[in-house]
Amino acid sequence: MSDSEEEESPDRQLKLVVLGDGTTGKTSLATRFAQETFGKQYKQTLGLDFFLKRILLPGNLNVTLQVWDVGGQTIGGKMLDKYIYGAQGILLVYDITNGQSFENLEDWYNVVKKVNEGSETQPLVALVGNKIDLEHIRTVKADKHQRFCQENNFSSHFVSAKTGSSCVFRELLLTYSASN
Ligand SMILES: Nc1nc2c(ncn2[C@@H]2O[C@H](COP(=O)(O)OP(=O)(O)OP(=O)(O)O)[C@@H](O)[C@H]2O)c(=O)[nH]1
Repeated sequence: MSDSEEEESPDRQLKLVVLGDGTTGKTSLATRFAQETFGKQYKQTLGLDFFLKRILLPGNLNVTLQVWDVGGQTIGGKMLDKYIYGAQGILLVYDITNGQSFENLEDWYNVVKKVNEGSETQPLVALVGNKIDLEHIRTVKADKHQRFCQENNFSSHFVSAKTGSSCVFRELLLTYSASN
């Protein structure tokens, strides 16, 4: 195939939605991935932030990734279902130093299940324990995290948006491309 033909084929669009309580680091993870930066300052996401990144997957597959970074306050709101709809991947994010943010993922996941009820294809779901740089003040035990993954068939990730250790977005995409 010539270069010009390659340019003509449109990129595959993939939608990843990032869910979880406020201050767990969803925006930080998204900006770390999309822009390779990290900001210490907390700025609450009101409703939704949106990131686009073009990436190349194995097999020379160009993908335009849409990251929907959903504000922690949207739980219980009427827009949440619409944000989740049509996603190929979901990141359920909690802060390993904040037990409540882990417990509340049950509620977030219930919305995901409701939105995808009766749908033929289900999104890949990743459980993301963020702020692993704060391991010394961790309150959510790793075995609780692993149990939640096993019970629901989630992939398991411990990450830090601050240090950039582990990129859950890329890992999720590689899993997706291997199975599609
Ligand atoms: N130490 C540490 N701090 C982090 C990490 N990720 C995010 N933070 C900090 O946690 C705070 C909240 O981060 P955000 O990314 O804004 O959180 P959010 O989940 O998007 O919050 P909402 O917009 O309210 O939903 C900020 O002060 C970040 O700098 C991390 O991996 N390690």
